[in-house]
Amino acid sequence: MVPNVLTIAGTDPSGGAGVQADLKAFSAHGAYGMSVITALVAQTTTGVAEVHEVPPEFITAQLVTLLDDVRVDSVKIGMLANAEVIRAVVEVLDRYAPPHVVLDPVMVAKSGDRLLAPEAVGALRDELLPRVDLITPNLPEAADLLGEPELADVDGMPAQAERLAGLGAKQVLLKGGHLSGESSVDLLYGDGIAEFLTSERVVTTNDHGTGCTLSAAIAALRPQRPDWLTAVRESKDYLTEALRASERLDVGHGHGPVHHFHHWW
Ligand SMILES: Nc1ncnc2c1ncn2[C@@H]1O[C@H](COP(=O)(O)OP(=O)(O)O)[C@@H](O)[C@H]1O
Ligand SMILES: Cc1ncc(COP(=O)(O)O)c(N)n1
Repeated sequence: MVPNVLTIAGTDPSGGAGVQADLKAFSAHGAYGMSVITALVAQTTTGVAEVHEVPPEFITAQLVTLLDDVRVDSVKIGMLANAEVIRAVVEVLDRYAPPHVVLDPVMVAKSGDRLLAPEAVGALRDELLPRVDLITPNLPEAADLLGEPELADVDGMPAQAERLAGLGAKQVLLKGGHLSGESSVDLLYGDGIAEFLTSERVVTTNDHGTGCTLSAAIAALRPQRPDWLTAVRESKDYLTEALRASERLDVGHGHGPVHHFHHWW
């Protein structure tokens, strides 16, 4: 069965992150992709120029129209922009209770530009986080959600994942991509397991959208796999290979970092 997978996220015209990247990752993992837009973003891998927020009632309209008509087998939530959008999504989750909801708590792009209003972090933590099945914070996002300093090494990850679970997340994938060293280590925590997933750290600058692609692949695979650990393990392997492939790309001269690892799809 080909799962119907929904992404609720912002746009990225360069195709490397956001809704555009999610739909590519869904297709690459045998899923039928659908999408609701939370914000129109003028950006490339080098930064965010402008954000046009979609009115929350129109996000509700997009979601209700779709969910009244189509079966949804899993959901990936990315950029939400502000607290009103978060509340609109929460109401729909309570009303339709879709299975396998993955929340990628997008707050700041790699370029340093904010994608979630600072005053909305509380709503994401207190109102949305307890309603999702898996949250996939990177280390800056985990620190923001807990109001604590960013971790500087892998050793602190199990305790921090436990604190995130304490906020109500059923499963936590704490991502260690922002650390350095020859491995890129993540921790899957929840349902009685605390499992480190380690890959080679690929030397690349083409890492725009890594988090989006990972969480989208997980959402696509979860309905096709027996458990989260299997879906997460396979998604991480896929992402690592995508990063390696981006280094073999012959994009010629004059291309900026926009030609990042999605290009090889
Ligand atoms: N250079 C890299 N080589 C291999 N894996 C990486 C690299 N950078 C990040 N990752 C992996 O990509 C995923 C996204 O991690 P991270 O970059 O921390 O999240 P985000 O993109 O949300 O900031 C994680 O699985 C992480 O381990
Ligand atoms: C719409 C949207 N969603 C998510 C990200 C995060 O991607 P990254 O952390 O690689 O900048 C982004 N840049 N744009």
